[in-house]
Amino acid sequence: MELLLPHPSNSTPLTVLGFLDRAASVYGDCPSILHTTNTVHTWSETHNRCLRIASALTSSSLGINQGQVISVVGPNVPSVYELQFAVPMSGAILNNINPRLDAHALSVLLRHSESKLVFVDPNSISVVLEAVSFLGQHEKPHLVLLDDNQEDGSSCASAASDFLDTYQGIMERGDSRFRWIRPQTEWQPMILNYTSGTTSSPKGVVLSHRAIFMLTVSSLLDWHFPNRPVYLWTLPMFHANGWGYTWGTAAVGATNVCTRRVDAPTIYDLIDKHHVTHMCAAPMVLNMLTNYPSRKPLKNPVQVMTAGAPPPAAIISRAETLGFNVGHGYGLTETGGPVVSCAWKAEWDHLDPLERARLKSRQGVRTIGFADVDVRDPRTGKSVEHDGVSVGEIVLKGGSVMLGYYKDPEGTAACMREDGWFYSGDVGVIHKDGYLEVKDRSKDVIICGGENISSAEVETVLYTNPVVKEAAVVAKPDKMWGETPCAFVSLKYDNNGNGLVTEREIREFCKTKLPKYMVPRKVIFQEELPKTSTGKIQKFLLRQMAKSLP
Ligand SMILES: Nc1ncnc2c1ncn2[C@@H]1O[C@H](COP(=O)(O)OP(=O)(O)OP(=O)(O)O)[C@@H](O)[C@H]1O
Repeated sequence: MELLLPHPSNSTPLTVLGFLDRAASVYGDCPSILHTTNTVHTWSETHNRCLRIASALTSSSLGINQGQVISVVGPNVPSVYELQFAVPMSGAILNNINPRLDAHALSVLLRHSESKLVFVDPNSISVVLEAVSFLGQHEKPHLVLLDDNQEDGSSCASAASDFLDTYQGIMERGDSRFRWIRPQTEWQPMILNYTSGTTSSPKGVVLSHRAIFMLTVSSLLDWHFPNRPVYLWTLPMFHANGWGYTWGTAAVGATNVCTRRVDAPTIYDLIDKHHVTHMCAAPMVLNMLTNYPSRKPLKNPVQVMTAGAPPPAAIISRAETLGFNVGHGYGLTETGGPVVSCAWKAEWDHLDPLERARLKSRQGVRTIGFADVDVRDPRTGKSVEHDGVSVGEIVLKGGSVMLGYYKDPEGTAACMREDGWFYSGDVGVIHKDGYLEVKDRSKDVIICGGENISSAEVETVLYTNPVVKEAAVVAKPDKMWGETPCAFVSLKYDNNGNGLVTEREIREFCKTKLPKYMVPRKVIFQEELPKTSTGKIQKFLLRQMAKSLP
């Protein structure tokens, strides 16, 4: 048997880009993209349009070489969806950038990524132009204006001189007979994603064609994604490529419902209007939906995948009461998206709703295509007991782990260690049934008088208080205890606009549900907690505030 070696017939590099050719054959006449501006495309049109853009990118007039980075600054609009295919189909590396970054942060990413071309949404023109002006002596990228609202390409004439062309202009130059550029090996880089910057400056994560393929196929299987679902884009495509569903929806011929606005009335309206069946949403978006005063139970159940931050059981339970069927995944930009998920067991169906939500708030087990997950004691390096209480660092290994951080060999070596594991920087436990539960990010653990307090555990309790809208718990320096837990809370208001609870009542509430040392010593009320645009609470800001409290 040892003479049987790989052969070209069984070694085509894995890539998700081929999903689009197949979608054009199988689902050619079915809707691919709907947009609130009434744009409607079919899968054969989307295929055609992506090939035209990809071919134009390789033309001498744009001068993009294979392996160069092309950035996209825009919200969830049809052109941004198309670019998820078109850019890598041209052989370039796709870099989605959060349109809510300020000009300084944006210029740092453009310089670091050495982006050659930037696609810019009209709402981001001024911030991108300012960011480019900060590049100084550095080579400046060409700019192309996205024009989803004006398909005739006449948009934003005033900014025309700063732009090489419009998206529609490039489309017209392209050739739909273009043969897209297949990677020579599946290890070739396809994506450059910057992390959310929740704990430090964003890091440039490079993912190969293989990693994206493994992540996407695993996610489709894991969520039992059916053929031709109606998928609502509530999760930003720039956040780890919408956890792989940018390409996953092509695999199953889904209808992608795109929207710029992600607020509760828009989401409920689109669910109703387009008979949405699936969506992904960070826990904060789920929280917003469950707190919307005009919420009504859904007419038909909607499958919602939540990830990106710990979803408190109380939020899961409220969402399920409204008719959302919540799935829960865990992962990082460095793993391409969720690689662990709370695989549901039929025998849990009959438990009471709160117990179901508690089980579902655990992160779970590795997805089908991922190799392994473990929790290691940082002192001994050994796996912790599967007892639900022994805490350690979560380590991961599998095909969707990144190639490494761009231009950062030390950062890469620090998390992709010689023992063959990727170290996540998160702490967790493994329960008796083998299910992982994330307890905290290691940077967020509060050490009070030598006891480790999981901020997520205290937050989970705070969210069970019916008047709490949002909660985050951070360490406050303390002379006697080292650190003590300090809670930041935003409240739901009564009809007269009054918060319905006092600091003492919140502390008393926690005392009934937590050991004394975990009860927040201080509770600060805020109208809104500071968040990243991926919906994560910026605890480093809260820590600074807690530090400056008397
Ligand atoms: N289901 C989940 N439960 C708990 N935490 C989660 C879950 N999913 C993701 N996370 C958290 O999100 C982190 C990954 O987030 P992401 O890659 O977007 O960047 P970030 O960590 O927020 O930003 P940065 O690394 O720049 O600080 C994980 O390490 C984990 O702390």
